[in-house]
Amino acid sequence: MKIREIGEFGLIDKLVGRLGPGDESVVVGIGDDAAVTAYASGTHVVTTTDMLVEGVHFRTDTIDDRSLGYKSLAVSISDIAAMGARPRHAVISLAIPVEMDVERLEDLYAGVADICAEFATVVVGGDITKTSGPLVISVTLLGEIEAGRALLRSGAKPGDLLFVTGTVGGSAAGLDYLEHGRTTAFATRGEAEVGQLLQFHQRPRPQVVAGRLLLESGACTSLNDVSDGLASECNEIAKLSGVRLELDAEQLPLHDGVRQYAALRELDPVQWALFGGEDYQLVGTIQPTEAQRTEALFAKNSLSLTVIGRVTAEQSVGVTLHYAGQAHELKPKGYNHFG
Ligand SMILES: Nc1ncnc2c1ncn2[C@@H]1O[C@H](COP(=O)(O)OP(=O)(O)OP(=O)(O)O)[C@@H](O)[C@H]1O
Ligand SMILES: Cc1ncc(C[n+]2csc(CCOP(=O)(O)O)c2C)c(N)n1
Ligand SMILES: [Mg+2]
Ligand SMILES: [Mg+2]
Ligand SMILES: [Mg+2]
Repeated sequence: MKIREIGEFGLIDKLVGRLGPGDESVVVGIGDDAAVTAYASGTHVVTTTDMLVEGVHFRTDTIDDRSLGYKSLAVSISDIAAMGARPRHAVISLAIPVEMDVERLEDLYAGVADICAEFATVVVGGDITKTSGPLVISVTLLGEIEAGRALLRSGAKPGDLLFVTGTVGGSAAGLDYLEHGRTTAFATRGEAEVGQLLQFHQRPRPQVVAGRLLLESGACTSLNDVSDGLASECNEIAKLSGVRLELDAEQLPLHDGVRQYAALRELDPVQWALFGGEDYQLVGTIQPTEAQRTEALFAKNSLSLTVIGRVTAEQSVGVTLHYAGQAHELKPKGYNHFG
């Protein structure tokens, strides 16, 4: 069905119909000039926004519409997680190519509903316009955090350990598979193995629980999420904290399937972890005395936290990469829209 058959308001009704119910925090939801939301006293509101543009962040041959809906929210939920906060309310703006089918947008919203249910997030509004350009999805997300407790990029101190959650490099591996891997021997692997690679790229799971555990630990001194790649993210922490980070490439947590796929492509998966981006894991620093206890706390929650380096000098801002017995300056190279 084309959108002109139902009009702008018919489309809004259909999309909103795909969403789940709200919760008691929504005082005025979709339908009025603006939404009204309530937050517990003693909390601060955390606000983030990110855009996804067809041809830049996705293509119809790299992601299905339902996963795209999921990922559009996941990238913003990840920023909320990187503050140690909980996601609460989202507004979604769409610039839609005129010929796009209504069914595709309904699938997109089914994916939005999936992730909202998973992370207790409610869509409270949005905007729609037509465009002669590509599909653009803009998500603004509000989260909630105990007042004064937000985890920043700026608190790393010499002596702290550098860590990352989960595994890294999987999203770039998944994208590489979509672009080059479908004709390789990896495609004959079981559905689960190929599916895992695709999931890293198409349905990254934002690390909200990890962010909350780090906040509760009281030992996390800086935190960032991995959207552009570890090289870029670690440099942001170094710069804002005024310190030098030492990153040990051999300690990077890489998923087995990612290692195997990289070997088959004769590529180095460490490059995906450092420069690929879109893993939406959390990278940060932690007081050394608390690292083991926090690792155990993560394990108890079926999550992982891996120490990948340490913070050394104050003033000497930057990141040193230790790899194959050599030390290099790790430049903030990674995904850069105008780089
Ligand atoms: N157009 C803009 N106007 C005002 N502030 C902006 C604009 N674009 C980015 N910023 C701000 O710059 C900072 C860095 O933004 P950036 O988008 O790099 O962070 P991020 O969302 O964590 O990374 P990514 O976009 O790779 O997910 C944020 O505080 C963001 O709000
Ligand atoms: C078709 C296609 N080509 C390339 C990429 C890779 N990519 C696009 S944006 C980005 C960084 C995060 O974006 P932002 O900084 O805007 O949050 C990355 C790693 C992709 N996902 N799909
Ligand atoms: Mg951003
Ligand atoms: Mg971020
Ligand atoms: Mg972001």
